Amino acid sequence: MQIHQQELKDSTVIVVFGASGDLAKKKTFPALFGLYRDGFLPRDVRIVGYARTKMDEVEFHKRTTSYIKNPNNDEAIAAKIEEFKKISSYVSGGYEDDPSFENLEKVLRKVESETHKGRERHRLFYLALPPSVFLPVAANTKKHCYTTEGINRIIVEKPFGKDLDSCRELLGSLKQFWAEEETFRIDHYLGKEMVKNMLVLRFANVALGVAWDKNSVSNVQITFKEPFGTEGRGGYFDEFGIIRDILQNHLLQVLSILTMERPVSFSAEDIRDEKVKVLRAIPPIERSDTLLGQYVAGSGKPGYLDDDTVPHNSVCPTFAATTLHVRAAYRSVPMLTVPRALRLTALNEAKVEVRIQFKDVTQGIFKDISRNELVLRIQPSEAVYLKLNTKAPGLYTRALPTEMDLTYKRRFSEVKIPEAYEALILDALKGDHSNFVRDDELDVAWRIFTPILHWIDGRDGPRPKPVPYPYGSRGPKELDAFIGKYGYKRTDEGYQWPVTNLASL
Ligand SMILES: NC(=O)C1=CN([C@@H]2O[C@H](COP(=O)(O)OP(=O)(O)OC[C@H]3O[C@@H](n4cnc5c(N)ncnc54)[C@H](OP(=O)(O)O)[C@@H]3O)[C@@H](O)[C@H]2O)C=CC1
Ligand SMILES: O=C1O[C@H](COP(=O)(O)O)[C@@H](O)[C@H](O)[C@H]1O
Repeated sequence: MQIHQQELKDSTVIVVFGASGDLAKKKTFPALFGLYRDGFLPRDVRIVGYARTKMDEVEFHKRTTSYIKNPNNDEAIAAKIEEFKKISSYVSGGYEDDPSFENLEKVLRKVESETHKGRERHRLFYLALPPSVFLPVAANTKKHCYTTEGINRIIVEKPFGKDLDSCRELLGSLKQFWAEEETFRIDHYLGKEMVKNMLVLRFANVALGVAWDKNSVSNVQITFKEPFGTEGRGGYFDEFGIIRDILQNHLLQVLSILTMERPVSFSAEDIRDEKVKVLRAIPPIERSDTLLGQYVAGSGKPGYLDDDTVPHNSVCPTFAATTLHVRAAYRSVPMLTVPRALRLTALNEAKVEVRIQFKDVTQGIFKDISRNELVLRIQPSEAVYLKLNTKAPGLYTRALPTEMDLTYKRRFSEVKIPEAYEALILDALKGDHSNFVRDDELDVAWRIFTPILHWIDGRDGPRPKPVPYPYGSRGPKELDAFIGKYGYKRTDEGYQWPVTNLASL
């Protein structure tokens, strides 16, 4: 087995940079705990948090365990949390200076000499940091903390640049220090259960596979909705914007898995080769295929421009609907899909789903009936449901829209669905790159989005003005007409489709 595919089964230190931050608190440490609790972390693992903030270990443990769920005060979980605290420690230091990293190296050696005596010593570095410090931390880690006694890996969070050129520059600089096989670029959507299910649904089911092409599919929508606004996070949001935050990475990853050809095998490189191929078949997004919106006050909540952290005249979109045309001419059965990828803030619900709408039945007595739709609900509450027509029970023959419903909470009620970050950290420990983003995937992803981003940034002339939509609404009133342009037909308004809010299940 090659070294970069080796599973780190013991003697590993996991270093979390940015340990004082939001991601570390909400996702990284809870995921590490979940893996620890279920016995998936390496034997004798040690976790070292690192950031500039000065705090003692009590404060550090308070932060890192504050998002770990134990709603019923289960004693076994409480005991595991105490154990988890004992294997985690904190070091404070800068991101740019040599002495801070020399000190970190000393701490790591001490931890290793206490726990990993006489064995190989592996290190996994997790950069839960803003992009402004990715490079110095990657460089200093390599210079001062790269072990020669085992395997080194580095996990990096998005955003990987702001456009094609800055991404190439960042990737090129990181490559000076870290080899591709040591680098794990996280897009946490690739760790979500339903996203991982897409390859299985597509390629392990003849019944679905045969209809997955341009002859049967009319259009595909990938939807991301959040029911809250920027609420104080406007500084960050206004700089990166909605497309860089969600569409260019998370939703494009979903799209590539949805439209790629069958890979030769489930190996990381075979999967990623196919993703790159299909992304290369997507031309840069046209301005005319874009609908931009910005929320205004509604439902008793302030508008985007009322947020003190947002510039008063900002035209940053908080809503974006874009259409990508997949021109897969290299395939024997080309697939032309028209996905609408959109991210909406301050809307009426939280939901991420893929909706594949099939074409009309064009002949015979049923030609005016509802279209089939296959919906993959990524969150909340994973589900796959197929909207189809059936004979209305009774003495008459009439087609009635209904659904075949695979709601995970009903069908797999005994199974714990892993958190995306749990799945991804475990993959990194195993050396499995399948669910991480390769450098050439990023390049082609930025090529698709850079022209409209430059337009939105005002690089080519005046910035486009987003259309308004009220906080808590479905989005701009122009949305239905926009979707309609690409063939989407809303079917049977009177029919009650499965509800999204399944909290009661
Ligand atoms: N939060 C989330 O839900 C998600 C975040 N991400 C990505 O993860 C990374 C970290 O995100 P998040 O935790 O939210 O970020 P934070 O803003 O919370 O930053 C993390 C830590 O980095 C340090 N830091 C913050 N700003 C700077 C700065 N300008 N210069 C140097 N150090 C700084 C701070 O630690 P200290 O001052 O103590 O050193 C902070 O606690 C980002 O790349 C983000 O895009 C990805 C998906 C989701
Ligand atoms: O990367 C990001 O994702 C989150 C949404 O992630 P989810 O797992 O809750 O769907 C988003 O809120 C954040 O702005 C963005 O940076």
